[in-house]
Amino acid sequence: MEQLTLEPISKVSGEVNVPGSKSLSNRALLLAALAEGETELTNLLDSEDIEHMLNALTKLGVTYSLSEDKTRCKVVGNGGAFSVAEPLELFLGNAGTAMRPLCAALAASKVEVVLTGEPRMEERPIGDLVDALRMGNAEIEYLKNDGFPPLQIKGKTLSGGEMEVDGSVSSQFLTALLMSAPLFTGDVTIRIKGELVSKPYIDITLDTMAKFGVEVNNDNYQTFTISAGQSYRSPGKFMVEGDASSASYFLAAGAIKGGTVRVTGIGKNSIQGDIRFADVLEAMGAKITWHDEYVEVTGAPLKGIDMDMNHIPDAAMTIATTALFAQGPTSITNIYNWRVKETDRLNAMATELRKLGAEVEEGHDYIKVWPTDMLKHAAIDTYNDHRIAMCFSLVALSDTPVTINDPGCTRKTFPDYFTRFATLYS
Ligand SMILES: O=C(O)C1=C[C@@H](OP(=O)(O)O)[C@@H](O)[C@H](O)C1
Ligand SMILES: C=C(OP(=O)(O)O)C(=O)O
Repeated sequence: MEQLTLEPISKVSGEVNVPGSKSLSNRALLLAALAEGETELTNLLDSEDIEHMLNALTKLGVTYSLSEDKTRCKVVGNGGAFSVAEPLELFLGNAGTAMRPLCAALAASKVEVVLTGEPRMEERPIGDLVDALRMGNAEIEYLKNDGFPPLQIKGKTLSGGEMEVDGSVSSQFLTALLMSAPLFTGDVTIRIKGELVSKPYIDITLDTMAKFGVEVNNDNYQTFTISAGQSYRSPGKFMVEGDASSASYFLAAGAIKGGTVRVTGIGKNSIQGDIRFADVLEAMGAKITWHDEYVEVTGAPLKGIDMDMNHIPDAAMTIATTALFAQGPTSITNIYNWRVKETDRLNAMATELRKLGAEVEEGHDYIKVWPTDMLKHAAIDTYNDHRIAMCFSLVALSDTPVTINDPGCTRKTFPDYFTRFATLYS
């Protein structure tokens, strides 16, 4: 197994650009494929999760051309649902933003398809989405375990109507229903059961749908209505914002050991909820300045915080390692769904933080981290989870080196993460 050891970094400063947003790239690709007209996507993310979406679109008969660096893509829209005569199998790796939205869109298309993924994908729940789609008459069967991929979908024309979805495990189920709604022939009403988690991702979905010409009536994030007769239309060009979750590692580095770090590619008007990560750093003591095209952070002594981070589940992992540099303990609460992502992140983060000598309390839906003056050099297991590899790189901002096992797992969303991180200190 490949390992990467980062030697202690005494100071970070300078400018770093983040690649395109995973959430926006996969949403825009799917909607461009379903739209009428040709869409030119720019600043597309070039990473594994996006490759899975692109490969699926190829098999679904969508025509597109990618630039050599894979950040520009011209997609020829289908002008509606997919239609493929022969049965297909689509492998979607561990990309939630491909598996969930494609499941819904294919249930409403003329296709017979099996959706598969990596072994971990077979442990990531999808039952709440399948239940909702079945209320709309979709034909979806589980090929192994009930409630989990792989799935067999016999797509057909669906008429819509009322659906209810549990929002307490993943917002991606609602995103999937919303994005597929214009493929249904009638009005669609989606009611949320339980607490809707990761809410800001729904804003990304609604904003992207609006850019492709579809309006959703959002009644307080409880009931969503999409009236019949709407269909996706290409906006012509679609610029993907930089990834706010990817920005979190550089912003945290600046907060811990800045100097001033400027992160470009995202700015104060970002639609991504994870941009609010910068507010958390500010609450911990960092100085943040907001600009249209970038965010700047200047380091200052940090203090621990106690915060509900349900709205920023991905960037919250970066707070768990930033906590090692704060005065006093940090509690990150209301993050049960860390357990159903790339790995059981609550357990994995607690285990790896303890290897460094930190005291950690792991609860059902929270983690509490006490910093230590005596950080130990450890080899961090990454569990094939890109975010564990990236957030533990921050440990090198102490006086102790850190070794990251399988650093290549960042390929899911940020293949050249370690190269870009190095530009801030070398
Ligand atoms: O819709 C999206 O683009 C995402 C939603 C979030 O998932 P959950 O809604 O499952 O928390 C997030 O963790 C994931 O990385 C991307
Ligand atoms: C949870 C994540 O990914 P996915 O889109 O596969 O859910 C993530 O990127 O942290």
